[in-house]
Amino acid sequence: MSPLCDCCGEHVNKLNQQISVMRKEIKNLRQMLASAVRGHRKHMLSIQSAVSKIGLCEPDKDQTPPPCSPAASPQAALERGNIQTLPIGYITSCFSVKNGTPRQPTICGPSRAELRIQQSVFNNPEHALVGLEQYSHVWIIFLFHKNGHLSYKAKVKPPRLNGQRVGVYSTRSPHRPNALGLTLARLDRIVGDTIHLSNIDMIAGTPVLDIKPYIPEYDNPDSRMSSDETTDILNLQKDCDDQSGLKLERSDDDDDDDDDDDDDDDDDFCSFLSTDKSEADISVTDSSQLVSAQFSLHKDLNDVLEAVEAYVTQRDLCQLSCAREDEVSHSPKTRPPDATVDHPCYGEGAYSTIAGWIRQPPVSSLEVRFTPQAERELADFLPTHLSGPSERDRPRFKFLRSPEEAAAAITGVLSADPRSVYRRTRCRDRLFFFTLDTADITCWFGQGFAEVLQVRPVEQHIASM
Ligand SMILES: C[S@@+](CC[C@H](N)C(=O)[O-])C[C@H]1O[C@@H](n2cnc3c(N)ncnc32)[C@H](O)[C@@H]1O
Repeated sequence: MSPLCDCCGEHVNKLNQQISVMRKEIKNLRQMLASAVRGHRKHMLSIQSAVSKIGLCEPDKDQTPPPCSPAASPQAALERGNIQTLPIGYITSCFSVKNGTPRQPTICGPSRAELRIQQSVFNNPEHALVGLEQYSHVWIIFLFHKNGHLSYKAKVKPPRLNGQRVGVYSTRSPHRPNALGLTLARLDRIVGDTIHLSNIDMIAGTPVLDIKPYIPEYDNPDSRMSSDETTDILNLQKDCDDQSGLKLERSDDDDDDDDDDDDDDDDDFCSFLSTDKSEADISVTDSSQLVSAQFSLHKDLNDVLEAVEAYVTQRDLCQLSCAREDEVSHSPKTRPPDATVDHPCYGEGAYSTIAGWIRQPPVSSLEVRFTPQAERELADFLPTHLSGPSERDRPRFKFLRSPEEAAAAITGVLSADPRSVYRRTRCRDRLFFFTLDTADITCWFGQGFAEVLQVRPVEQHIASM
């Protein structure tokens, strides 16, 4: 090798000096890390982040740091989508190597594993598992730590496709940009800080990043209502409203309810008189006539909802029984509420069970209604695809296809009561604001209902139209 010129030699010397200073710093930090008290996750995270800062390139000040750049703080890293992963535990399983390990959890029911939650994550790991025993299945999110290399390709050849290539995101290939695996495992039992699992496809030593309960209502599309179905139900409700000929009376009085500090608003039928968000003015009329009207409206709605529910249940049952074998085995059937027989551990007869509070939560869902003004404002929004010179001044949705779909979305959000527990139980201010697509929604909450008061275009969208 030819000797270096003076200028380059100097550079190399300087770099060597810097490297030895950095090595010392890394050594110190490693010692600090080793002596950090077990279980003090915060200490570990900041030390790890400091270690990772040294030894990596300095970000260019004028540019957004590339994804591999060290972040200034764990929060900043999170904002960029970078996290320092901290496995919550490591799998001990009946499979020690990749070869022969099931390619998916449903292939081999008796494939068992244990996962012990680490004390370095929680001081009392068993506390983190309280309530999980009520579920029969859990999602395990893990790292393919034995991928061998971190390279990945946009197209892969899944073994079952016999050599054909498809996009990596249409497969469950371990070789993907973030090497994350997702398995729906059966939860057999929990003993202290250890979860016993079966139906797994992970090898021993697999670092687990997260566990989440499997909830068919959230995770299985068969249990969900499509937006069309939701819109249909809304239309049914609307028909029912129209047929009953009932309209909530709106008071034109300018009653000042500033002193309405009473939390018990059972009989509140309010109308929104001011159009200005900041000066929202709710007036209250208390009328027994309206109470009985409301009651019979409820009754009609209930009839309709019961009929719809019966239809949906019947359809779900039919879909389940007609589902192809592999679909059934991929998503455990929801256990009928009245099933008394013990369910099999695996195979086609396996049922899933979930915590009772998911199906019957202590927080009941709310009736959602719109003031006529809100209905008019919503109807003014144009669906994404409609355009024309005369429509230029009208607000336009970006994602929602129609005002009906928007009404269904607003109803969905509000009926599930989106308020925080603090807002729901302690806050006097009953007004609530949120943004959906290009609309700013203002509503208020009463006992058992939410009423949409205003649907206005979001400011920035008006400006850009
Ligand atoms: C096709 S992947 C599917 C895993 C998961 N169900 C998913 O969809 O993300 C399953 C295969 O990954 C391999 N595997 C399991 N654990 C691994 C690990 N920790 N590191 C690398 N490969 C692993 C095994 O060969 C197993 O057959």
